[in-house]
Amino acid sequence: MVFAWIRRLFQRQPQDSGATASNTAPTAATKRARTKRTHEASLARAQARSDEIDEALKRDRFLFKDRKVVLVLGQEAAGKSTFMRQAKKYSERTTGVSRSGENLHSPHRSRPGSAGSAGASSSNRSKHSSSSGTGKVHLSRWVAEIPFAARLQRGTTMHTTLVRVRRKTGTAQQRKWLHLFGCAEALLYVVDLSCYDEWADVPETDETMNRMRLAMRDFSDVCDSPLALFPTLIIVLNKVDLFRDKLRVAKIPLAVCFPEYQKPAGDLSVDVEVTSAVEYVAQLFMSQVHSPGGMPERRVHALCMNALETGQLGAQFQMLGEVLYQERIRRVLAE
Ligand SMILES: Nc1nc2c(ncn2[C@@H]2O[C@H](COP(=O)(O)OP(=O)(O)OP(=O)(O)O)[C@@H](O)[C@H]2O)c(=O)[nH]1
Repeated sequence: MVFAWIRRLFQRQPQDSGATASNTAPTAATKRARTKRTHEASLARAQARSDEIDEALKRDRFLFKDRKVVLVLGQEAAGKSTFMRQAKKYSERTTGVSRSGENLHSPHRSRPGSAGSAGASSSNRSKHSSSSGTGKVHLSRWVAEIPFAARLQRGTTMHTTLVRVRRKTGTAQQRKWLHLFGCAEALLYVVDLSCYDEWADVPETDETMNRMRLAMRDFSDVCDSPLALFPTLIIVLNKVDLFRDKLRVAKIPLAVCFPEYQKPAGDLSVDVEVTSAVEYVAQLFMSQVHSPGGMPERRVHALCMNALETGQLGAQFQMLGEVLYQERIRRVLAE
C-alpha cells in the first residue's frame, strides 16, 4: 500500500513538471483546488475550536455563577499575564497567605493525572472538575483566575477574583465569554501605552491599523456589546516606562497616533510631558464608555502603571482595591 503510494508519487513527478512547463491551465486549476482544500481545512479547524470553546463555556458557567469576579481583557501582549502575576504576589503579601492563584489554571502546571493536566488526553484537557479532593478548581484551558485581595486605608481587606480569558482564543471567540462574564462586577482592560507608533493586522480582515487605535476600537466594541453589563470599567494604561522612553528618548510624538493631540507648550519636564500624554490617552479610552438607556450609570476609572516595577505596584493595587470597594458600596446603596 505504502509502496504503491510512493511509486505513484514518483511516477507523477515528470508529468507534473512537464505540464508546468508547457501549459499553465492545469497548474492554475491545481492551485485553486489546493487553496480550496486549505481553506476548507482551516474552516474545519476553526469550527472545531469554536465547538471546543462552546463546550468549555457551558462547564465554566457553573463555576462562575453568582461569584464576584473582575474580567481582565486587553490587546495582545498588553501585559495581562504580568498584571495578574503581580496582583497575585501583592495579594499574597496582603493576606500573608501564599496560596493566591492556587486556582490559576494551566494544563501544563496542574498535577499529573488531574483533570486538566498535561498528561490528560486532549479531549480531557479542556474539562475541569470542580473538586478533586483538594478543593482546587480546574477551569477550562481558556480561562485563568486568581483571588485578589487589597488592604484598604480603613483597615479592611477587599476580596475579589481576577479572571482572564486567554487572548490566543482570538477576538471573535473572546466575545463568547461575555455571556459568562458580562455580569462581572468590573471589566479591567489592559492597554499597552507604548504601542502608539506600532501597526498590527486587524483580526479577520486583510487590513492593518495603528495598534493603539485598534485597542481602542476593541475596547469600544466590548463596551458596546449588549452582553457587557459591567457597572464599572477600569482602564489599566500599562508599560508607561516604554511610553516615556518613546516620547522622550526616541522623540516619537503621540501625534503619530493622534494627530489632534497637542502637547503643552514650552520646555517641558519629563513628568509634565508624560502625564499630559497619558491623560490624553486615558480620556480617549474613557470616552468610549457609554451607559445605554435603561442601564444604571457606568463608572470608568483609569490606572497608569509599569507592571514590571514591583516597588511601585503596592500603591496601584491598593488604589484598585479602593475603587472596587467604593463601587461595590455604590451599587449596594443604589439597590
Ligand atoms: N517594559 C515593560 N514591559 C512590560 C510591562 N508589562 C508587561 N511587559 C512585558 O510585555 C510582554 C507581554 O506581557 P504579557 O503579560 O505576556 O502580555 P499578555 O497581555 O498577557 O499577552 P498575551 O497573552 O499574548 O495576550 C512581556 O515580555 C512582559 O514582560 C511593562 O509595564 N513595562
